[in-house]
Order: sequence, then structure tokens, then C-alpha cells
Amino acid sequence: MKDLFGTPALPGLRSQSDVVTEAEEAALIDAIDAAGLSPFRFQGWEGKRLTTSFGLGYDFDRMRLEHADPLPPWLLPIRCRAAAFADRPAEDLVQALLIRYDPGAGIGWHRDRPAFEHVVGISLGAPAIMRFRRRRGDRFERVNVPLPPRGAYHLSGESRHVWEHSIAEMDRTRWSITFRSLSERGEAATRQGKRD
Ligand SMILES: O=C(O)CCC(=O)C(=O)O
Ligand SMILES: [Fe+2]
Repeated sequence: MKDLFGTPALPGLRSQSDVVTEAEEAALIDAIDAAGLSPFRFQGWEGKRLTTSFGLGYDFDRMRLEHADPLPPWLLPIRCRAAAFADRPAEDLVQALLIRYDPGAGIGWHRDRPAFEHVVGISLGAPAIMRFRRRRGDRFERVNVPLPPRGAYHLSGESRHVWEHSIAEMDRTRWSITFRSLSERGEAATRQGKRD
């Protein structure tokens, strides 16, 4: 269980290589491709990356959580693996987001929605760099973190709440599985039926 970094590159960020085997990676990629992905939608825009969610979705047109189909059986063992790596209970990781980034697709600067708390990602296919930045006066402080295929990363604390992250446009296809827990705010919204 070796961290990719001796010390975390950012407070709250951990990563680990070889969380899934090459054979598992191939099977997961096939399962993601068969899961009915569609272009990411944001406020009437369509992104190049293809996505689908289980457990809970997030509607970026209406900026609220929405219901989604339960996690399919093939995702449950991988959620256990992600939960063990992140030292979280598996059942807390209520959302599974599947993404396929074909050449030309990336993800712009953002922090994940406040309805979510822990973010645990698994990378498959082409290696990528997750870029982090935070504003320091009139400039940005920046940190780059490698996302090797079959590795996992966990964003919590500062790395999740303070820093923004992005992934540059890919030149080869990468797939990711992102598990998220709900924040207190997300739990409250869900209880009140507001699904914020
Ligand atoms: O593909 C990934 O590993 C990260 C995706 C991401 O940052 C997000 O969906 O919020
Ligand atoms: Fe994100």
C-alpha cells in the first residue's frame, strides 16, 4: 500500500497505484462502454466527455442532485476497493460517475459540487495529469498530480474544498470511475427532497 508520493502533494490528497489489475481494467472499460454514456451537459452546453451516473446523478442544467439507477453489480467490488483505499465505508460512496474522455475531451477547472464530500477516483486507459490550482493574490499556485492507469486517488480536505482541479484534453482515451459520498449539505437536501 504505497502512496504515489512520499508526502501528499496537497493536504487531503492521496493516491495509490495498481488498485485494479490489467485484466480488471479491460473488463471495467468494456462495462463502462456498455453503460450507455452520453455527452456531459452543463447549463445548455454539451461537453466532449461522455458520462453516466449511478446511485445519484447531478443535473448541471438545474444544479441539483437527481435520482439515478442503483449501482450495477459489476461496480460493487470496485466500490469496495475504492472505499478500502480511501478508508471510508463502501455504502457512504453513494454516487458512481463513469466518464470516457476520447481524444480532444478533458475537464475544465472546477471544484466538485458542495452536495458531495469525499471523492475517490479510479483511472483506466491512457495516463493523465490532474492539475490543481488555487488563487494566491493575483496569481495561481499550481500543482500537477499524475493519474496513472489502474491507480486511485482520494480528494478530501483542502485538495477537495479549496483547490480547483482539471484535466487537459486527452490525446488518447481515458476512462474514469469516480465515487462520491454526500456532504452534510447534500444529505440535508436529499432528506428535504430538495436534492441540492
Ligand atoms: O476523470 C476524473 O478522474 C475526474 C473527474 C472530475 O473531476 C469530476 O467529474 O468532477
Ligand atoms: Fe472533479
